[in-house]
Amino acid sequence: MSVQISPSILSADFARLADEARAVEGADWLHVDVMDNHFVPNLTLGVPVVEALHKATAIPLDCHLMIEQPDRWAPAYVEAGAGSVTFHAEAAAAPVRLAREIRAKGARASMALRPATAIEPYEDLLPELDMLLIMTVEPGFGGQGFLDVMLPKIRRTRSLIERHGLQMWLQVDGGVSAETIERCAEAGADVFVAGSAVYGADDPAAAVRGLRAQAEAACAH
Ligand SMILES: O=C(CO)[C@H](O)[C@H](O)COP(=O)(O)O
Ligand SMILES: [Fe+2]
Repeated sequence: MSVQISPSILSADFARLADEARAVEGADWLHVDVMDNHFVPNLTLGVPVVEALHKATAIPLDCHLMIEQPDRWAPAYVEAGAGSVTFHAEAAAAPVRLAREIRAKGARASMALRPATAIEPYEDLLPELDMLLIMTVEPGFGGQGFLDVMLPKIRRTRSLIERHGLQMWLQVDGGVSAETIERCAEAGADVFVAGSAVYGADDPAAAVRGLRAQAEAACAH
């Protein structure tokens, strides 16, 4: 699967979201961090903002739900226009049923793991998913340092995907930058979320191009 770069609008100017989406033209997806102040200690945005963003940009929206009760709320994000919807394994009551519902409604189904959550208990669920997200920071805030202790989990997950012969994305989120993206790609990730490394740059579109070049070179090894 080819490299996908998904800039996170968590690090963008929330008063100018449509302009900020246009500022990363050339990105594959736009990562939208939904936080409910319960699953994580931060509050961001919800369904109406996703709906508005969907109308304002042609870039597919990659919604990362850091919320409790995703079984109840995730389908609304598909209806709002999300291209992919990621729920957290730690929060989902019935992950297989939820993944099937997201797919049936027409979006990619994805499941995220916090840093302390192992992949192995979820091995049998992988065929139900289009993407697995490995958090490389504790979810809740942008601009944190990359947890390089997550690299073995990325490698183990890539091995499981290959062992099962699955076509699915492996996304990394948190602290992904020019300094860390190559290690993520070498470990087996192919979808890269970057917030501060893109929106903190003078030229966000150039930052996307730079990250893509680095990831493609490292993936080819
Ligand atoms: O899910 C997230 C935090 O919970 C964000 O997507 C992530 O932190 C992106 O920001 P940065 O690249 O600055 O780490
Ligand atoms: Fe995220």
